[in-house]
Amino acid sequence: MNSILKLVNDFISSESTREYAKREFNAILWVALITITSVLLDKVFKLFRLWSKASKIPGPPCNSFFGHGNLGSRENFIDLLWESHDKYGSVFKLWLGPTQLLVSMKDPTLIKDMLLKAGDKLPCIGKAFRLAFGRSSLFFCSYDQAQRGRESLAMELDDKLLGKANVISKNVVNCIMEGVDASMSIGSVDCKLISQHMAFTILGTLLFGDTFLAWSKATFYEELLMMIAKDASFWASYRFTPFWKRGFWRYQSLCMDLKCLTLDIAQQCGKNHKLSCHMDRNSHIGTANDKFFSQELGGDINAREEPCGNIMGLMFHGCIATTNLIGSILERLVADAEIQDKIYSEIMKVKQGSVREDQDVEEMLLLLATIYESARLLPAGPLLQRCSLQDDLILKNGMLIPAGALLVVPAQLLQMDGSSWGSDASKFNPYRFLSKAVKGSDSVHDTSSTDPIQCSFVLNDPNDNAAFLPFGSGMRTCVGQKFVIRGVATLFASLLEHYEMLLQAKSCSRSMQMVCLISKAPSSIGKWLKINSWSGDSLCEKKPLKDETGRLWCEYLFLLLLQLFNVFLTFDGKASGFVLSFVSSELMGSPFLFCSLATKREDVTRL
Ligand code: HEM
Repeated sequence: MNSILKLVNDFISSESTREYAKREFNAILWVALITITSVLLDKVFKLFRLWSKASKIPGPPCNSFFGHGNLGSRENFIDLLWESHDKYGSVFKLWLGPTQLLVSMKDPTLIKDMLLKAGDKLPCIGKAFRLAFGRSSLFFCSYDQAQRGRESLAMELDDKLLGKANVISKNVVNCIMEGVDASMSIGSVDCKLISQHMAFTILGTLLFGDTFLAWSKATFYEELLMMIAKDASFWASYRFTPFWKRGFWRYQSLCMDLKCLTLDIAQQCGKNHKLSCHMDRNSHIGTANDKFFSQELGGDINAREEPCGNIMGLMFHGCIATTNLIGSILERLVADAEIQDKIYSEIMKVKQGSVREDQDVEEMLLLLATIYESARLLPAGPLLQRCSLQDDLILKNGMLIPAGALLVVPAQLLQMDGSSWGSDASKFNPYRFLSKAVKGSDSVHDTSSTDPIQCSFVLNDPNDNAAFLPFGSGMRTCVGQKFVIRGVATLFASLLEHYEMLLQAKSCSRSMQMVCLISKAPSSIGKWLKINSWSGDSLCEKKPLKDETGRLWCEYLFLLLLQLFNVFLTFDGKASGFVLSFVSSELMGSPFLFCSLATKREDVTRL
């Protein structure tokens, strides 16, 4: 044993071994140095390539290395984009930072082209969903990863649309109408809450079937989902998940509660489905017999995905966006009694001529046109965003957009732009989506000849106008568009059949708008429901404001260091840097826009 140890000792202390170790160490250092240098050179090369490709896109000159710092406040950022288009043309660029290029587009045909070619979303959008609901395939930033989930959901929804005229069952309509009646007995209800409740019931029954209507925890689920929705983008706006923040862990515990509740309703849904299969082999009440939903609810999904992650994501996006749409329709109808009357006549006419018990919404063209028009004027998602993470994009006009650039479309302004919608672009006119049924006639704009009882119309496809983008377009277009239009139409057909909506006297300001629903049932004439229009009140408690300047400074310095690290070491030409990342939240269905680091986090607009 001693002799072995001596041999080893001699070997280590020998000159040649030390020389060998030194050379090995030097070699390792050289390899590390060459690797780091080549990585850095690659980054620098990509940076120059990005700068040189972007130089061909028109835009304001950028004197600062950190991009256009003075972009104005959040509120007028969209106006700033719009005005810059007048100066620089239909496509222009802005540098948000040395590695972050924003390209804004205004020309509808170029936009359609871009939306067809750019299939990816900013990683931030996927992150908001992942933080709240865990890994899921829908709403993923890269198109390749989202494609499978999108296709299977689209197939399920198409099946539902083909199967029945009414995508939401009579039970759902009855349940919502009961809710409206109950509110009438109390006397007053918030417009936002009633729209939210309607949207929630439609989405809940789409995903969980009629079991959802009898679920005792539905109200709590609704509140929890809205609380999570309110802060989702805020937490996702951190480049590095803020594990050090107590608020983040509170948010995570809410998300955990939501997951437990989702699993609870999913289990009940599964049990009821088995029961209904025993009782009625042909039953098609909802979800669990559909492949997409059964995979989700039954846990038969990719092991890396969160059980029910897609379901929660759909509830989240679908509820918020549908709430906005319903609220927008309510507001338009209240403001335009004439259209409301005409829709009522149309509903009654269709009802009289039909033998069916449910609403034949396909025949209610003015109602459908009203929904399209309300969606056009919907103040949701001011920016539609896309990017192409891997490949450069070449637009129809030959312009090259480098990979990783953040592509934005100021959709809200485009949808009210006179050059695409005519001189009455900012007015509510559902007839722009209708044409007279006579061959060769133009779209109808003269409301004197627009009585649906007297004239016959055809409904134009809203997507024929390239500037119609409330549901997006192209590769990542909204999968639920047709479903939501039909579902909301069914709901409004029943609502308008039974109630008239009026603006209550002395409530002129938008924030104080009161709406009366006057029951058309003879026994209850004179009863009305007050609806407080969009009060904007949050369901969440407001956090007390404390003086946290010291802590914020430390956090700021920490993030600044990470940012420098990010810019100089991890630059890869993708729109993932975080000097200033403006992200539209069309998927969250609300008009908020957030940026990280450069604006105070307290300024993030909430739902
Ligand atoms: C009024 C209601 C809704 C509005 C305004 C709306 C709007 C949108 C918009 C603007 C997008 C992004 C499109 C793009 O980038 O081109 C989107 C995506 C999507 N929407 Fe909706 N949506 C609504 C309801 C729904 C519903 C009810 C569902 C499902 C049942 C749904 C499922 C989806 C899905 C799966 C995506 C694609 C996400 C992705 O590929 O990343 N939406 N929606």
